[in-house]
Amino acid sequence: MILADFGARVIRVDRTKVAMTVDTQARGKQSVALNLKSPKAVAVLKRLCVQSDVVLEPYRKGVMEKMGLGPEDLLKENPRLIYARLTGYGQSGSYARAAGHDINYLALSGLLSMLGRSSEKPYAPLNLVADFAGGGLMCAFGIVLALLERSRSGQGQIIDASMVEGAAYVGSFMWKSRSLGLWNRPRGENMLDSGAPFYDTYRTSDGKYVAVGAIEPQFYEELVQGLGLDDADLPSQMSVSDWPQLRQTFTRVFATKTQAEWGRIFDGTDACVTPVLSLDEVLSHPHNQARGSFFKDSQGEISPRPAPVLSRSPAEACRSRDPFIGEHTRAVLKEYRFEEAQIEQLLSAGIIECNEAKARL
Ligand SMILES: CCCCCCCCCCCC[C@H](C)C(=O)SCCNC(=O)CCNC(=O)[C@H](O)C(C)(C)COP(=O)(O)OP(=O)(O)OC[C@H]1O[C@@H](n2cnc3c(N)ncnc32)[C@H](O)[C@@H]1OP(=O)(O)O
Repeated sequence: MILADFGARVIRVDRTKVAMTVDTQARGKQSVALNLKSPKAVAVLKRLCVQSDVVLEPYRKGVMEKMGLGPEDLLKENPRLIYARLTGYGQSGSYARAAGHDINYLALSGLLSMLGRSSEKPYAPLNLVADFAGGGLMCAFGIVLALLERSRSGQGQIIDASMVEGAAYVGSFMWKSRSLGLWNRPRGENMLDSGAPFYDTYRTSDGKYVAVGAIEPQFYEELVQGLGLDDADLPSQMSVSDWPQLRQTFTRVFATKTQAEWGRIFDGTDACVTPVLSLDEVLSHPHNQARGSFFKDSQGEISPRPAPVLSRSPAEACRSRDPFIGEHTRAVLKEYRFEEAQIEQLLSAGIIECNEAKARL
């Protein structure tokens, strides 16, 4: 989706006979439906792949090779091809063929052990870190790097994008900041993992929440001031043994006003206090509104605007509906110089599926 947002033409290869798609990241993509259990469909896919700049495959290790669509086969026919393989555990190692999901990859990356509140078990923050940050985003980054390199060398290459490694790499700070003593204490008791009272969320009187990130002393001072507290009555900010008591004080005070009331006190200060917005509230927040950070598509669905914003060539997210499965099969095959008769033959044999009629409804 990111690559499509930023101008790539992306063709998603779908299965046939599927009632509905679960690809919620289909924005701007085209859909071609092929029954890859048929060698004829594999031959169609091979023809599409070798004429493309990039192939992105998300299957378990060995699936593409079994179909004769492994990187060796495709790169032989198109040495400029960039062949990206997005998996959980990578293409080698004892877990390479094992099933898994975000939480498993996050666990193996080491990062899951650090996530969670004090005295609680590790907690996976949705499926953001391995699936999306370490997986999809890192893979897209790898593709862009390989395209850049190809513009110099003229050669394609294989990208082995492991979500375990991608997540760990995104988390490099955790390893490289250990020397600062940032992670010396148990999970949930350090400065940035909800251990510090000045880096946490607080419930407000209307049942909403605010986020507090007042690390530097000058910002912390503004926090204390905004809360109407007197520094002289409080323990020192960095006195770790006093953090539980300080948290109690902050909890009590934050619970006396609504989120909006705290907004009026802290907006425009450097106290680093912000409302915790829901996915539905982001659109109407004045800051987000001013920047156009979120938009509504033609279906009325709210989405984040593609980031970052490039000055000359900003991404233009497609605003029309996602493709139906097989909506573009015929058009794409024609473009790749399949004869009309050939397409009809594949269609009647159930090897491909076209859903243009449904698309026009
Ligand atoms: C009730 C359910 C509702 C569901 C609602 C949807 C909700 C969405 C929620 C999203 C949650 C996301 C979660 C948290 C995640 O972490 S997603 C990340 C999952 N992991 C990965 O993607 C890592 C890489 N992939 C894998 O490891 C594996 O693909 C997998 C995810 C474990 C799934 O394994 P498995 O189902 O056995 O498939 P694979 O071994 O990859 O083999 C795929 C088989 O499908 C076939 N195939 C492919 N395309 C076609 C086609 N067009 N037509 C016909 N067949 C097709 C392949 O040929 C292959 O077949 P075979 O080799 O098994 O015979």
